[in-house]
Amino acid sequence: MAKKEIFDISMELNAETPEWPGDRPFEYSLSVTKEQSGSVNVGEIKSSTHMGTHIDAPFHYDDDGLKIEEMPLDVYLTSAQVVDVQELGEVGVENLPEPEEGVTAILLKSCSWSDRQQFPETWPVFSGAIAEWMKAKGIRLLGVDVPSVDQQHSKELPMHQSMNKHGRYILEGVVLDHIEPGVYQLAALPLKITGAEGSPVRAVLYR
Ligand SMILES: Nc1ccccc1C(=O)C[C@H](N)C(=O)O
Ligand SMILES: [Zn+2]
Ligand SMILES: [Zn+2]
Repeated sequence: MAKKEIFDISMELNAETPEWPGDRPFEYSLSVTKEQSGSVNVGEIKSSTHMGTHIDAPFHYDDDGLKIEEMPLDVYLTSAQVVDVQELGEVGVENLPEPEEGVTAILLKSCSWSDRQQFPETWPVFSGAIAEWMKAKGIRLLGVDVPSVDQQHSKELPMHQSMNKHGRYILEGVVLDHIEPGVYQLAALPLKITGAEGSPVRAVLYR
C-alpha cells in the first residue's frame, strides 16, 4: 500500500487562537514541572469548547439535543468532499455539485478566514436549504472553514436548527486554504467529555 498522504485541517490551539467573542480563551500551562514532581511535567487546559476546529453537539443549541459523548462517531470518520465556494456571499444548494459516490461529508472551502489570529468580521451566509439537500443526498456532516454555520449575531441560528431538524451534523473552523477540492478520507473525532455541548477536534484529511 502506498504511503498515506495526511493533510492537517485543524487550527492550532494556543493563547492567540481567537475565541468566540465573550468566550473563554484557550490557555495551556504546566501546572507541575518535572523539577517539582521529581518525575514528569503535567499540564492543564482551560478553554471554551467552541474553540478553533471543533464540532457542535445538538445540545449546544437545543436543551434536549444529544451531548457530545452520545454522538455517533462514524459521522466524523468517513469519505469527505471538499467543495469550492470561494467569493460567494451566500452559499446555497445551487452552488453545490452532485456529491461523489460514497461521500457522506461535505467541507465548504470559502477561504474567508485567512488570518486565524483574528476572529473574522464576516463570513458567508449558509442557506438552511443545504440541510434538506444533505438529507436527500445522504450527506451527514457539513464542515465550514469559518467559526459558525450561522452569522455571528444570530439568535435564531436558522442553519444550526435546520441541520438539527434534519439530523445533520456540524464541524466548524476547519482550515481548507491549502486543500484542493476533491474527495478524501476525513477523521475529526470529539473528546468524550461527559455532558458537553461541543469539543475541539483534530481534523485531518488523508488518502
Ligand atoms: N460560543 C458562543 C457564544 C455565544 C453565542 C454563540 C456561540 C457559538 O459558539 C456559536 C457558534 N455556533 C459555534 O458553534 O461556535
Ligand atoms: Zn461551535
Ligand atoms: Zn456552531
